[in-house]
Parts: sequence; C-alpha cells; structure tokens
Amino acid sequence: MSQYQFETVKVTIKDNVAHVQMNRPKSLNSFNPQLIDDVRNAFTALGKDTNVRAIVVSGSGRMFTAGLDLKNNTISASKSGDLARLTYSKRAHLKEFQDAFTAIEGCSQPVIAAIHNGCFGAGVDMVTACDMRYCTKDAYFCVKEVDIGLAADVGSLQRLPKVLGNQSLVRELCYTGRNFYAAEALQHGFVNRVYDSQDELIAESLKIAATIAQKSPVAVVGTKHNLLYARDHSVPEALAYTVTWSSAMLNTEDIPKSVEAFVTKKPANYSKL
Ligand SMILES: CC/C=C\C=C\CC(=O)SCCNC(=O)CCNC(=O)[C@H](O)C(C)(C)COP(=O)(O)OP(=O)(O)OC[C@H]1O[C@@H](n2cnc3c(N)ncnc32)[C@H](O)[C@@H]1OP(=O)(O)O
Repeated sequence: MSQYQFETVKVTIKDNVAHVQMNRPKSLNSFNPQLIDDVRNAFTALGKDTNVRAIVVSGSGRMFTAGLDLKNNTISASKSGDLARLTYSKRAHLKEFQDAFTAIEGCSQPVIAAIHNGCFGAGVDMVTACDMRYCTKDAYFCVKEVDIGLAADVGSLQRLPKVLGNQSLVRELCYTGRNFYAAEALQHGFVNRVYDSQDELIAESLKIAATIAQKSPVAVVGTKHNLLYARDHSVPEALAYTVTWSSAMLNTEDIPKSVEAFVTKKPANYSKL
C-alpha cells in the first residue's frame, strides 16, 4: 500500500515521478477544507521524499477545478467570539489555504500542472505556484474572486504578475474575472503547450516529468531552489546566494558521473539525494 493515502487526493508514484490527482469530481474538484489539507499534506510529504524527482498535478473528472467550494465555505462562516478572536481564526484558516499552494512552490522537486477544461479562482492560485503549466485546447482560466466579492488572497495576485510578466494583462484578468482561454494562455506564455485531449495532456506531462526524473537530482533541486530565489531577489543578491549554494553542491559525484556518461555514451545512473 502506498504511504500516500488522502481522502480527496490520489497519489501514484512510478519511476521516481509522482502524479497527484485532485479527486472530488462530483463538485468539480472545488476546494473544501479537506482538499486544501490534503494538497498541503501531500506536497509537504512529497517534497521530502527523495525517491520522487518530479511531480505532475491534475484534476479528475470533467474539470481541473471550480475553485473555492462555495457550498462549504468556511472562510466567511460565522463563529462565536469577539472581533479579535474571529479575525485571528480567519487569519489562521486563510494562512492554511495559502500554505497548501506555497507547499507546491516550496517542494524541492519541479511540479507540472496539467490543466483540462475549467480552472477557476483558487485553481489559478494553485497553478501559478507550479513550475510549469500545460493544458488541453478546451482549457480556460478565470481569476474569479472579483465575482464573489473578494480580492484573490491565496497566491494569484502575488504570483500571476511574475508568471505573465505583463501587469496590464494581469490587471485586466483580475479586475474583470473574464475567461482566459488556452490559445491566449499559450500566446502569453502562461502555459508551455496545448494538447488535444486530457489523455494526451497527462501522458505528455508525465513524459516531461520522466525526463526531469532522469537528470541529476542535485542539479534539478538546485535549479528549482535558485530560480525561486532569483525570482524574488536582485541579480547581485541571487548571484551571491548561488555562489554559496554551488560551492557546496559542486562536491557532488553527479558531475564526474555526467562526464563519464558523455564519454562512454551510456546514460548516467544518479543516486537519490
Ligand atoms: C477565501 C480565500 C481562499 C480562496 C478563495 C478562492 C476564491 C475562488 O476560488 S473564486 C471561484 C469560485 N468558483 C466559482 O465561482 C465557480 C462556480 N461554479 C460555476 O460557475 C459552474 O459550476 C462552472 C464551474 C462554470 C461549471 O458549470 P456547469 O458545467 O454548468 O456545472 P454545474 O452544474 O454548475 O456544476 C456541477 C456540480 O458541481 C458543483 N459546483 C460547481 N462549482 C462549485 C464550487 N465552486 N463549489 C461547490 N460546488 C460546485 C455544482 O453545484 C454542481 O453540483 P450539483 O450537486 O450537481 O448541483
């Protein structure tokens, strides 16, 4: 039995690649508290699993996700207590939601989002925390929060501008809540590629993950870590950080192994981190 057992998330691992499937198809994988907890716990655990070298996340059923579970909305649910206590408990709840997606961004291995059909609200928060995005031709994205009376607060407003690099487009999407379809997402670099069907999307995403899983884990983990650092720091700061990181990681056996693989024309077999 897999060590990864969750109520609303299915995790399968094959050849060092983990596939995380959100599994609430009847409510279109909308985020209820259980799904939020399961996503956070799954990615926190997978991030520490040195047998896993790349991760694909997808949604089961007919849509990637319909966003926040509007029928089980615990964020605006009233509780008893004074204003400070109410506010404090809301803050803690919201932070747990944020942490679920930050666990994706922060997990050591690259995470690929494989999106089919709708990706609403919290789904955009989720996929902007992933390293790469691929989708089907029927996919569409919607920063829907404006339509339910809130400013997106679990990552889209912070990460979407970094992913798209186009403030004007980001603001249009966030202020209007309009659908952003696959072709436009491809044109603006929000997704890397568009596939005809969900089967093809999953197969190709797993293939990309398998390619990453065959590389040196020291190199891949270091690349993710340093790219993330560079995104949030100046070039001189990030260079200074990388020089320290690499001074340690250059001691890896993976470099001579890679050179040997090149010379002998045989694939390198890297050990786990
Ligand atoms: C608060 C801080 C943290 C995070 C905040 C995040 C904010 C957001 O995520 S905003 C986005 C919220 N989501 C939405 O506004 C989408 C609402 N859903 C729809 O508009 C439509 O359902 C649809 C996604 C466009 C799909 O439409 P359709 O194909 O016609 O299917 P339906 O019959 O409407 O839905 C099937 C089934 O799923 C249930 N469902 C759909 N969306 C949600 C949802 N977000 N939460 C809970 N349940 C949902 C829908 O009620 C149907 O259930 P039945 O039992 O069959 O009626």
